[in-house]
Amino acid sequence: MIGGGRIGEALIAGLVEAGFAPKDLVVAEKSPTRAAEIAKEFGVATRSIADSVEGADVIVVAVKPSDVDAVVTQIAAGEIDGEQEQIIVSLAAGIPTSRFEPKLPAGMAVVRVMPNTPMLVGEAMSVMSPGRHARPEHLDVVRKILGTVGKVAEVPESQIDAVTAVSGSGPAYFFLVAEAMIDAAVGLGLTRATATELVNQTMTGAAAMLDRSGETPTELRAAVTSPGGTTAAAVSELERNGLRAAFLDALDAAKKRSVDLGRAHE
Ligand SMILES: NC(=O)C1=CN([C@@H]2O[C@H](COP(=O)(O)OP(=O)(O)OC[C@H]3O[C@@H](n4cnc5c(N)ncnc54)[C@H](O)[C@@H]3O)[C@@H](O)[C@H]2O)C=CC1
Ligand SMILES: O=C(O)[C@@H]1CCC=N1
Repeated sequence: MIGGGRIGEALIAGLVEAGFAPKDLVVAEKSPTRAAEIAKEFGVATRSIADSVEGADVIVVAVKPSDVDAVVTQIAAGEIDGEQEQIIVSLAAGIPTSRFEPKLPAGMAVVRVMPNTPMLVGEAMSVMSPGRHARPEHLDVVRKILGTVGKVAEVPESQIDAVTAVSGSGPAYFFLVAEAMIDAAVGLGLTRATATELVNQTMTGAAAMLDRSGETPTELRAAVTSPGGTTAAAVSELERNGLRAAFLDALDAAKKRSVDLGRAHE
């Protein structure tokens, strides 16, 4: 694992929680303080990039998009070998697999993945796209690893910027809605503690219904909305204030930003 920041930590935490042996995980993290925190928390070894990549089955790149090029150069300078079937998994938003491939040994498999932070609790939505040398058996390995920390889907790389806007950034939209509901509840006179408890459990319960009821969001919403009732009054205000348009614009902006991140760091 190269980069032990928020998403790197989430994957390590998820893998350890899922029963991966810490001795099979090695982290290369630039910040010594951060490296020490990760080593202490999860009992994993921390090494330089060169030492981490040698003999690794899977090399996960979990640094910011702007740091990817420097990291790939360091990986390429290490003891890696396309014939060992080592797999590079990039979690970096926006960076295409074609930016990795020319710098690596010929034929080395690169898989681009967009995960999300619910990985921390084993509920990730991870979406993978194969680079030009990634074969089904490489994808099976990546699917197996990511499958220990949540659900895994596959799309062609042409769709992964859209995926980034939906499931990669998606948890933040959800938390923002929770924050907004809590603030509104405080505005109605509830204490912040009560408001937070009510909103958190409402979100948790609603998410469980999405997961388990087999019904669509539209059906579930209809079941809460009594004719002429309170929900209809609230939903009509959300629509009047442009909730749908806001999401259209927001996801479009996230997708464009993902494309731009790839271009900005060329
Ligand atoms: N945070 C999220 O929800 C998601 C993030 N991502 C992607 O994951 C990547 C990492 O994001 P975050 O974890 O949020 O960022 P972060 O800034 O928390 O973590 C990046 C880590 O990489 C380390 N680093 C930088 N250069 C390094 C180098 N040369 N060698 C070793 N370590 C190095 C930094 O010290 C830092 O700890 C980004 O590319 C982002 O697009 C993808 C999906 C979701
Ligand atoms: O905000 C970002 O750029 C990253 C990618 C998806 C979620 N976090």
